[in-house]
Amino acid sequence: MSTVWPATHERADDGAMRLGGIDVRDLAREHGTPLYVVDEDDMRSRARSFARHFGEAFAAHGTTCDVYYASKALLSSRISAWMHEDGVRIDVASGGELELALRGGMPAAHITLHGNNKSDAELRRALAAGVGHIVVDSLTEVEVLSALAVEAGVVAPVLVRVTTGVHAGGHEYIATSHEDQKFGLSLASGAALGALRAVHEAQGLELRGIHTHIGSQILSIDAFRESAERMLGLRAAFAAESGVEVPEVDLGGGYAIAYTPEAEALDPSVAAREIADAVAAAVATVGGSWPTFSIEPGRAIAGPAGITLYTVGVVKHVALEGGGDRQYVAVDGGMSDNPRTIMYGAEYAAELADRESEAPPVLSRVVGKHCESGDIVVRDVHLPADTARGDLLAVAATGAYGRSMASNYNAILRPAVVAVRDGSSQVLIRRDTMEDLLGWDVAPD
Ligand SMILES: Cc1ncc(COP(=O)(O)O)c(C=O)c1O
Ligand SMILES: N[C@@H](CCCC[NH3+])C(=O)O
Repeated sequence: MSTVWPATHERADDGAMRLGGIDVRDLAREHGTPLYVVDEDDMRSRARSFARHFGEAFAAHGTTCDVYYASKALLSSRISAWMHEDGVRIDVASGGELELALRGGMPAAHITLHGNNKSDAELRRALAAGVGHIVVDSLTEVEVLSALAVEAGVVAPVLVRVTTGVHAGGHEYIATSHEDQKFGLSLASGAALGALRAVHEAQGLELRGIHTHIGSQILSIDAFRESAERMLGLRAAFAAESGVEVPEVDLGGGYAIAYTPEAEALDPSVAAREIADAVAAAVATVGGSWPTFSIEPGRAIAGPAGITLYTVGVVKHVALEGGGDRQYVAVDGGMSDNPRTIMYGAEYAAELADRESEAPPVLSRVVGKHCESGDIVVRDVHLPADTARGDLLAVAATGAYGRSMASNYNAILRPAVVAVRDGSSQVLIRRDTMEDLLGWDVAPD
């Protein structure tokens, strides 16, 4: 069984859940619900653990492995500052993420910019800021970036995004290295090699290396091994024709976390050692010099460190066709703060948070308050039969891709994100207000 709750999760004597030394009832009173709560020590120790384990495992082979936090999982300027303090860099996938990372004091040289369709403005801003890497995703982008770099009088450090063809990850929408999708340049078709040539020859671009990201929620080390081998093969093929061994290889993110107690997580210390050993074997087979490496975990840093706290509203019992019934527990949020259940069929664990109950656990479904029957937060979970209006409910492992994918569907206000640590809480992202909502609207004259 995996632990799905953040490291400082505990139950007080009266049964209430506590996180970061704070009673969740106090968090709900002070900040309102729904509320994303991040266990700061947990998130930061996960970041440091990736940096240490991957650093040490690759150092054992005489090279380096930098860790970039995939900020699409959850970003605020303070999180950027945490990552910098903890020795982790950041990858961003838009101009907005870039601004937040910079605002938190992440050195531009420690930022990688991704995206399959970056705008000229985003590329110009990245060049002006002096980001450490821009990952080109198409030949069009090679041309555009080259022109913009020449215009700005700078040299852009470039990685080429490669589609290795390794199938990994869960849902189709989170797998990213099969051929038939929008990201990257295909290794199999020769497009990746062509892009390496194009970058190498382009003015204003410095070819630093190759990048791949094979998907998310990956448990199989074999998938990472296979992708590393294919990437090193591509590097060798380019070296054979050009005489240039690109110095850097970025293997992307995708380290699985456990969303439910039955699920497994990938242990970073095991992953680090096994991936480093696999890379060593591949370098030995292919020959040539060692590149430096980087990885980009997102979910594995933020996900398990966060929970969502909801207030229960309506509880209904609905008869099931085959007999029995299901308890529907409607909470004050839903698909607007967690679209992952409806998008990917994601599974979650949930518990009553304001108290523990002696009542028997019954088959339940946690639903939101949106006008949508698919508005499900937790499809199947056992909750006490006395779950009632006013109770607090906590959903585990929502630190990643919750707030960052939240929407204002049904003109709902997106919840705040607060960090808890040593008995105090700090707002990282404030809750939307009705003034925000009315402010976005252009009222009739
Ligand atoms: C390029 C890139 N790097 C890193 C990540 C992070 O993935 P995960 O959160 O699964 O580690 C993603 C998102 O899937 C990505 O697209
Ligand atoms: N947002 C996705 C993962 C990101 C995929 C990006 N390549 C999730 O919640 O699982």
